[in-house]
Amino acid sequence: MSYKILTLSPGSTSTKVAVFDGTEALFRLNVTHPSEELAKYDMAADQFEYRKGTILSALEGNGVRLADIDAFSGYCGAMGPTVGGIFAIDRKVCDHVLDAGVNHPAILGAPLLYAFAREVGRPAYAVNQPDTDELCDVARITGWPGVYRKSHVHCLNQKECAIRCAAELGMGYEDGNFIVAHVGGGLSVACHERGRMVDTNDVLEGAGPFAPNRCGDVPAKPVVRMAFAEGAQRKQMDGVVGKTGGLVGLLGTDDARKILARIEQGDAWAEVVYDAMAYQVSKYVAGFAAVLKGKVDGIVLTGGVSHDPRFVSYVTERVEWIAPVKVYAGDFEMDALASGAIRALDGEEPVMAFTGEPSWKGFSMDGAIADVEA
Ligand SMILES: Nc1ncnc2c1ncn2[C@@H]1O[C@H](COP(=O)(O)OP(=O)(O)O)[C@@H](O)[C@H]1O
Ligand SMILES: CCCC(=O)OP(=O)(O)O
Repeated sequence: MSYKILTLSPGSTSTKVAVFDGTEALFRLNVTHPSEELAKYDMAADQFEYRKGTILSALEGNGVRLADIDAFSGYCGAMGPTVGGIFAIDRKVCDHVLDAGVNHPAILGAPLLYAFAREVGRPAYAVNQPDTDELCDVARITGWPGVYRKSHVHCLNQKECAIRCAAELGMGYEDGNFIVAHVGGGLSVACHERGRMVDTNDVLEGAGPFAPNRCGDVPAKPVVRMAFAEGAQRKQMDGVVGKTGGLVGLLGTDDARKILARIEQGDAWAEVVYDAMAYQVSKYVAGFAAVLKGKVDGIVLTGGVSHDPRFVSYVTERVEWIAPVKVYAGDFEMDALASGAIRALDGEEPVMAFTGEPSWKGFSMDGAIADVEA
């Protein structure tokens, strides 16, 4: 039987929505939200009605009724560390994500899908959610006692692209090592070792290369000084970490296409900033090659910015000595979500109940320092 699946990923700059009939997309939309529009909302949670309207317009515009949908499947942020796989979205998931203190639109994935699913009495699923945690122990340690690295990553697209790269190279995902850079509004570089994402930058907490709308790694001391300066505001500083840093802060937009147009017109500042993002991605990719002891089967560039030949060439020139570089521009989240829902409906993959219990709660060995955030 062929199911109709609605898939959803609320990103920082866009809402991706698609409806599938089996694995064939009936339509796919990537609605870009102007940053001036999103700036009207203080908190990501406040965008619920706005994003819901976007999705309902997409359905109406494509002649699909909610009642036609057999299952809802989405990218659901703020669930906390869990194993990978499929979770049923219920009230507990929604309460948890809205209460998690995360200010990213991905927190709306579960509440939006749950609202739609309840309206028509169908199931909703969270597939390979972005807090999926497969980190190895050494990747978690920082030099700041009590601060640990966490896994917030474009898990769904990261894994889907690594699986596609493995297939292109004639091997299984679990049989190879891959480094994937997803460069969208946020930016994750992850190290996939034989089917597990053993290391990644944390895309929400200010780590890794800077992104179109995030600051990434920064030297700690200037930030401490700023945080204690007169008039410093937590909200403004949090914003630079997750929303207004990176290209937005440096160039006033997170739209790489607009920046490329400025570079074309001779804007030298735009050029050095944009190239710096590619430079930092290259450094992360090469760093993960060391983690994998040089045994890298493939490097993948994906996400919206990987449509840009300038970005792709810059990174490729610096990392292709490590392994072949494959470019899967855009993302494959929608296909991965639809396939996950179909596996769930057919009983081919178990659907887990979300307990709210984190799969990583800190180190338990003698002398280990507790996580300040636990
Ligand atoms: N053809 C393109 N060339 C260059 N950049 C692009 C292109 N298409 C999209 N982008 C850039 O990709 C980024 C958004 O990527 P996307 O993966 O859609 O992000 P998100 O899911 O975080 O909203 C933006 O900076 C956008 O300008
Ligand atoms: C892991 C959180 C998802 C995320 O950062 O997505 P965007 O890059 O679309 O903002």
